[in-house]
Amino acid sequence: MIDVSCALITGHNGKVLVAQRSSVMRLPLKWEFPGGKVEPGETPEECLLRELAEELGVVVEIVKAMAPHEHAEIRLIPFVCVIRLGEIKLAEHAAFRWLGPDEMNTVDWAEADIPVVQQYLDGLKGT
Ligand SMILES: Nc1nc2c([nH]c(=O)n2[C@H]2C[C@H](O)[C@@H](COP(=O)(O)OP(=O)(O)OP(=O)(O)O)O2)c(=O)[nH]1
Repeated sequence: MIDVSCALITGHNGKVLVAQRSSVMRLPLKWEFPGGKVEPGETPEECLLRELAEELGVVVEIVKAMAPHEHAEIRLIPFVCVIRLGEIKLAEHAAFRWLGPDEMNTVDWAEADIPVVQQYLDGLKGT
């Protein structure tokens, strides 16, 4: 099983940042929550901070851990985050968008992310 940390970065009136994988990445042009593989000796949280600095050029604060989801060989470990420092500059992704809850279904998600999107939307209903 490969652990992959990913971020639901919230901001802009409760919207969430989603990023599109580039045409040269695996899962080309699919939309995902930014993040990446947890490296040996690293916690999922440390991984997330590293990946978001590398991929987006921002420092985030982790607000909350969500439940992990397994899909094929990937265990996706999602965290709700907010940006504390920097502005989004894409190093690897093709594009990013801020999506409100009612817009979450408008992008072509990587399959592993669909339960994470659902979990996020379910959590909003409870608040
Ligand atoms: N980061 C991220 N990866 C995801 C998501 N959903 C999903 O299926 N994946 C898959 C795509 C990749 O096979 C794997 C993460 O690899 P990656 O390419 O984004 O991360 P990385 O920078 O650590 O990878 P690498 O190039 O160093 O091998 O998980 C998601 O929401 N976020």
